[in-house]
Parts: sequence; C-alpha cells; structure tokens
Amino acid sequence: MTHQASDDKDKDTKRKSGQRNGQEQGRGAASRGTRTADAPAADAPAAGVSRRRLLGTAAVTGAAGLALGGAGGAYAGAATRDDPPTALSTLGSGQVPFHGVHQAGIATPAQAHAHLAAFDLAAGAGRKEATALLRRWSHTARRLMAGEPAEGAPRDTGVALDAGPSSLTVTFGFGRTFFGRTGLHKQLPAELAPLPDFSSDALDKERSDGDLWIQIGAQDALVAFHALRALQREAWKAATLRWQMTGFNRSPGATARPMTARNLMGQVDGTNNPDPAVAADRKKIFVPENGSPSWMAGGSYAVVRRIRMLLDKWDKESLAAQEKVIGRRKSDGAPLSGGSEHTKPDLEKRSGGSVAIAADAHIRVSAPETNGGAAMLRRPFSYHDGFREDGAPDAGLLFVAWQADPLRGFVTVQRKLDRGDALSAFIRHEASALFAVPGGPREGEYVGQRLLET
Ligand SMILES: C=CC1=C(C)c2cc3[nH]c(cc4nc(cc5[nH]c(cc1n2)c(C)c5CCC(=O)O)C(CCC(=O)O)=C4C)c(C)c3C=C
Ligand SMILES: [Fe+2]
Repeated sequence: MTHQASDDKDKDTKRKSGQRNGQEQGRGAASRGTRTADAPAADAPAAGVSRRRLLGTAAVTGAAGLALGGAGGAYAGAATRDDPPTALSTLGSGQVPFHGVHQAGIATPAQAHAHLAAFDLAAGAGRKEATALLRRWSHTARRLMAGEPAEGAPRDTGVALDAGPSSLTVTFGFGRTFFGRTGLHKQLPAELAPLPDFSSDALDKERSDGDLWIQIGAQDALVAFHALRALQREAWKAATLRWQMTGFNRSPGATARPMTARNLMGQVDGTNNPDPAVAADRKKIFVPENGSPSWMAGGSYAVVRRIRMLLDKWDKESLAAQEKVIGRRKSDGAPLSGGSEHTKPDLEKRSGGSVAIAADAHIRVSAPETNGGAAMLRRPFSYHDGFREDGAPDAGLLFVAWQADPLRGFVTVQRKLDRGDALSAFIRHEASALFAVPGGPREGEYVGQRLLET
C-alpha cells in the first residue's frame, strides 16, 4: 500500500500496504469477451475494442508459440513455426460494460490485479465539485473499460497502450463522511452507520474510511495501474488520495482447469459464496430496485478490511492443525465432514468422538446456517507489501465483502468470528472501511447521478 500523505511514516516497522480469491479466474477471465456488468462475458473479443486491438498473432510477432494464458486456463503447449497463427491472447480483449443495473466489479469474477483507493474531498470542495468529479471519473472509467485512452486533461499517460481492456472494471463508492461534506445528509443511508468495534481490531485510522472509494480490477497489471493513475490525476483539486492498496489473484490460465482461487495461507478460498446468478442470492448482495434510499437501487454496500496474515506463525502449524482451523482440507477445499470441495459441510457429523468440523472452525462460525442466514459475497484480493522488521511478510487479504445490508452481512458474521473463530489467532484486522456503492449508470448517466442530482 502507499499512503500519499505519509510516505515517510511508511518506512517504520509497519511497512504499510492490501487481497483476493473468490471465483475462479481461469473460468473465463481470459475467455470473456463482452459481458454485462453483472454477468461473465462470452468468448468473443468485444466488438469495437479500440485502444489497441489484440491481434498479436504468431505471424505478426514472428514468435510462433507465444501462447499467453488463454481463457480456459490450459497451459501453453510447445508450438512450432508450422502452427497456424494464434491470437497472442484473448486475455486483453476481455471487456466488461460500464453501463448496467449494477456497477461492474461486484458480480464480475475477480481479476488478477487490483487497486483499492480512497479519496477525501479537498478543503472547500462540496457537492458541485463532487458532481464534476464523478462526471469526469465516470467518463474516463467508461473509456478505459472499453479499451480507449483517457481523454480528459491531463493527457493519457500511455501506460496501457498496446493492451486491450483486459476485463478492466472500475467501481465507485461513497463513504459516510461524503454526505456531510456535500450537504447530502438527508440521503445518508442507515446502512452506512459506522461499523462497530471488534475486540480483535487493530485498525490504522489513516488507512481506513474515506469520502470516496474506487475499486479497480484488471487482468493486466499495467492496465490496472493506468486506470488508477488516470483517475488519481483527474481528482485534480477536488479530492486527494487518502489511502491506496494493491491486490492480486491468480492469473487466468495458471491452472490447467478452472479452479477456485487460493489465498496466501494456501487455502482454497471462495467456495461457499452467494451466486450473483441466483435470484435468491442476488437479494443478499444487491439493494432491490424499490429499495431505500432510491438512489441505491441496484447498488450494494462494500466492507473493506485489510487483514494481515501472521504467516510465520501459520506456516509452523501442522497440516492437520491448519485444516482444523478452517474446517476444510487444504489440498482440495473439501469440508472435513467429507466429500469434495462443493459438498455441503455437515456441521453435525461426528468422527472419532468429536465433531468433524470443530466448534471454532472458521467455516462453522461464519456459515449462514449459524448466523441466521447472514451472507455476503466475498471478493477479496491478496496483498504483499514487502517484509516487516521482524522478517515476517507484510501480506494477507484485502477482504472486500458485498451485501445489500452490512448489518445482515458482515457485521453479524464478524461479531461471531470475533468471539470464537480459530482463525483469529493467525490474522490481524489492520484497516476498515464501509462504502455505499450505487447501482450501475444507465447509458448517458454518470455514477452517483441519482444521488448528486436529487
Ligand atoms: C466477517 C466475515 C469474514 C471474514 C473477515 C473472513 C476472513 C477470512 N476468511 C479466510 C479464509 C476462508 N474463509 C472461508 C469461508 C468463509 N469466510 C466467511 C466470512 C469471513 N471470512 C464466510 C461467510 C465463509 C463461508 C462459510 C460457509 O458458508 O461455508 C473459507 C472456506 C472456503 C470458502 O467457502 O470460501 C476460507 C479458506 C481468511 C484467510 C480470512 C482472513 C484473512
Ligand atoms: Fe473467511
């Protein structure tokens, strides 16, 4: 992570810096062409990709066999000069639409590269400046997601030239403090009430909260950085960076077949998530069309937690002990009650005189069944920001949880985890934020228009 306001401070013991897992990348990030903002894309490269059409064929490059991580995740074979020209990659051509019922970057399968950034409105900036900023940011996000260069002043940096849109998504949110600073108190959703304190919190206020939030995801690191930089520059004098965190996930094509991602503890992470394609699950993730406040229709609330993993401690545990902490097998993510990864955990099952999934196992304590149905869509990214003075990696999870109501999602579950999760001994919650993420913009709209023009 970088922290604009306190670069020097970062050199202290903490080495400040941000996650993910979730649904499998290989399942299609690369194979996704155009898709709706809330659904995975089809295979075909997006029509009209204009920044740079990804036609890098073997013939063009003169380097036959440069098969870069194709969609389905198959490892590149040893191609020969006689092979027919092959598109260098479908990875770059993946395009996610900016417009839609929901903003992109929520139901979109998590990409390999991410930036999370929070901004505060500058002193003296109010609703007018915020409105102009959201207009600028939306204009640029739409262009970049379509593979076009930024066109606002200052001019495009060129960092993403030659690359396709690479499934870039840019998602915007509003923090609680935004409403006071813009005089929009009456529009403040009750759901943005501050998160309660949890006993295991060790939060750094400087890396928490913020008036505005941007989540950027892309299958290419340069495309992701390009978007971050373009949006930061366009903040101009209206807003300044409060904190920024960089995250990553497995690259599409790294596994031979689509698989759920792993986190930096080595666990299969993201198995039991609500499915945005299922209507009943969608209700848990998104505010309904007739929801309140009306400007949040189709929106969602994002809880962001930077959770450092105590990896030196974790890595010393035996495999059996690690599996007991989570309640799942490390090799394939199967529940300890038996079956394979997607078998429903049997919380009652006993083996050898005790429950197969321990009373304090993470999946028991966090399961909707033990939390009155509370659920959230976890869409995290891993982070690694170097090493601390004691030699331990400054690494963990940028935990991003999406829900229609944080009280019925994150808060309920975290209260329970705080009291009795075996995983707590191996993690530290270091930063926290909650953002209202409005629904997706319709054609011709900018993000947040229904809030800012009420
Ligand atoms: C408050 C919510 C949660 C926090 C914070 C959290 C942190 C956290 N989790 C893992 C690793 C895994 N979590 C898994 C499942 C899981 N976790 C939560 C919630 C929080 N996790 C839920 C609701 C669930 C699903 C429970 C269920 O219904 O089965 C798993 C198992 C695989 C999976 O389903 O994804 C792992 C592994 C880490 C490492 C972590 C903090 C660093
Ligand atoms: Fe978890």
